Amino acid sequence: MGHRHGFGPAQHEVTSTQLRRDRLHSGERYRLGVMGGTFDPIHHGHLVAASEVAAKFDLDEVVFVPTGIPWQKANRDVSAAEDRYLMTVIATASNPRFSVSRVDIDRPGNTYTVDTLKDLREERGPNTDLYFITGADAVRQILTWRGADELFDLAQFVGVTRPGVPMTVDDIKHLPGDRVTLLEVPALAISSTDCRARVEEREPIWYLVPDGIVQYIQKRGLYRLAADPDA
Ligand SMILES: Nc1ncnc2c1ncn2[C@@H]1O[C@H](COP(=O)(O)OP(=O)(O)OP(=O)(O)O)[C@@H](O)[C@H]1O
Ligand SMILES: O=C(O)c1ccc[n+]([C@@H]2O[C@H](COP(=O)([O-])O)[C@@H](O)[C@H]2O)c1
Repeated sequence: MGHRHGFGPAQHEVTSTQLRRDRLHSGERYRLGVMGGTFDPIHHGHLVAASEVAAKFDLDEVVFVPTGIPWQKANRDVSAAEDRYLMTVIATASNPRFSVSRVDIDRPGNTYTVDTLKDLREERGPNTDLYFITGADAVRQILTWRGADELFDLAQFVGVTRPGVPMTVDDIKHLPGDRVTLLEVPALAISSTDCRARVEEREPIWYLVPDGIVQYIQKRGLYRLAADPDA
């Protein structure tokens, strides 16, 4: 492994495209983290999870992929894909190794991770290894995902711990051990559900989400009840 850079924002001026080119030219494999989510809204739990996995797995880049139509959330309202996409761009903009992909929101129909991974493989080429980052709640459900038998050939799966979702290796013993890793990340008891409820109740979400996301939600009037006079 060659020289590695820090992963925090504003530590260096190189772009992820340059890093990618350098690594591919040196014949090394490019390590791409894939953080899929509905991001309604994106919050610091997502960002910390991505940053921790990136550091532990020595990733070159993490691409955030907002879902188009999250079929397992069909029983509830989900904000417009463009709002969720823009919030994801705003939240990740300051980190040179974070990027955002439209593959899921531009593909018609329900979003399936098997399609996400195939699209990214095609886009990034054969020298790229994919690491799909997911929370403990989601990792337990992977076998209910479409094309589950193909998923582990396409990517390594990293399940991050999440407050309120106790998880041990026993919980993933039904999954292929060499393709799924559990990682403990600093516990942030934040969920998008809670952020939406707070906005609806006019409670603060400062510091649960990046500042730009607070402002974007306010500007677009997201998560307010239609009956709210200021909505
Ligand atoms: N606080 C957190 N810590 C670790 N992982 C998280 C956290 N919040 C979400 N994740 C993981 O990030 C991925 C995308 O999450 P998602 O966009 O559904 O957010 P969410 O907070 O779980 O949303 P909602 O409350 O609306 O279901 C999922 O794999 C989820 O498990
Ligand atoms: O492929 C599937 O069938 C599938 C089912 C549920 C969730 N996922 C993916 O898991 C990620 C987190 O989903 P969510 O709904 O918790 O935001 C996101 O990338 C989804 O597309 C994928």
